[in-house]
Amino acid sequence: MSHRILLLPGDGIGAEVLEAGRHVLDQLALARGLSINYETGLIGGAAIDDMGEPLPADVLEAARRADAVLLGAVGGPKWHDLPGNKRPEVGLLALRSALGVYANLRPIIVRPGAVDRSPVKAEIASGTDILFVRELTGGLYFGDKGTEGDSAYDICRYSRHEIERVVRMAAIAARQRRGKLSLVDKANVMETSRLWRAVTQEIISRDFPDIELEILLVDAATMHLITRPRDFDVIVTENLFGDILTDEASVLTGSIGLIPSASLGASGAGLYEPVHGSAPDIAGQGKANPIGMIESIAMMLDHSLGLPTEAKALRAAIGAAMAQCVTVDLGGTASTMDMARAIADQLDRALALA
Ligand SMILES: NC(=O)c1ccc[n+]([C@@H]2O[C@H](COP(=O)([O-])OP(=O)(O)OC[C@H]3O[C@@H](n4cnc5c(N)ncnc54)[C@H](O)[C@@H]3O)[C@@H](O)[C@H]2O)c1
Ligand SMILES: CC(C)[C@H](C(=O)O)[C@@H](O)C(=O)O
Ligand SMILES: [Mg+2]
Repeated sequence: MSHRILLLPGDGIGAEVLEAGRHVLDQLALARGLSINYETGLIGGAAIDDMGEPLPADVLEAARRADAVLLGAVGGPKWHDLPGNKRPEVGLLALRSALGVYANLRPIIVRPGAVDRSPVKAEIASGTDILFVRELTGGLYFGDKGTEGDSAYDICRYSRHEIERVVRMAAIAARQRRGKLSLVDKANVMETSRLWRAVTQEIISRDFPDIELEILLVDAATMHLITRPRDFDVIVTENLFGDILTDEASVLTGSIGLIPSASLGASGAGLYEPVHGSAPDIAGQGKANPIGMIESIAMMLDHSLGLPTEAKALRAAIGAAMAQCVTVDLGGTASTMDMARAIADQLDRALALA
């Protein structure tokens, strides 16, 4: 069986980390005799420059045909002055929406051997293992938006259905982990948050009575994340809060360059991308940490390609390589491709043990 993967490098360091990921995936395919059929497409600023739009129709078609989409990052200063609906980021949002990938899984794990990379005290950061389930296709990102004279508006709207499906996915994940779900909202102010809270309480008490539900307001949650990260298991939250909280939580690990994501829907292709952006400040210098991308590939092996043993081996190879090779964001000197090669070098051993 051949796996169909669409590669979307995008902009800035997106292409660099995707090249590194491809290097590791090719090595894995060779070691395991996997057949992978790659297509490559343009998205974001690169697509605007070449085709005049951030998500060309043929790229969306290729995404729909694929088993999985691997995306680098989009955006950059070159396109900042375009109108809101023509920016590179619109291509990414349109892709998420068209694929129906409503649940964005973002694991934040402080590996035992990497606690000293965290700027947070070791006794607080160690043992952190949080799975964020961020709602990805609703809320403020997709509501009506516009300008009226001197004013501007973005509408935040959520339906019961949109909340229910993502909360269910988060609760199922919690059941497979440590059995705790934290809902982060702003129900003291926002009507949408009050609906999130009511729907979540109803689903958990009716269908997941074995799950412990904790509810936090988002402002306080930003503190609890940094002061007691080990207390969290699965965190479910709306689109915008999930965007902000996962960048914050990445700090616990030492670098946003380490954090992967998987975006899943009811069916069809999964979308896999590191949580970071195009990092214009380091683009073109070989300094980007590719681990967020390579961990995203491990999530793809699990969720879209049905290869859990290979996923486990890849994670083990990443752990072993991190002990020897340190990228610039974590205080070392290894380049993006040095890190990719170090991980690829560990693969055979990790596969033999997996
Ligand atoms: N998924 C995406 O495509 C995505 C995500 C976030 C931001 N963006 C876009 O990226 C552009 C830049 O945004 P930003 O600067 O706010 O966020 P960013 O995530 O690109 O960078 C923030 C900081 O983290 C560093 N960083 C990010 N990834 C890194 C990596 N892999 N290794 C080492 N260091 C890394 C950068 O050098 C920078 O200092 C914007 O146009 C934004 O819209 C895209
Ligand atoms: C680029 C932007 C649209 C995107 C988001 O806000 O979802 C990014 O910040 C992310 O976290 O994937
Ligand atoms: Mg973000």
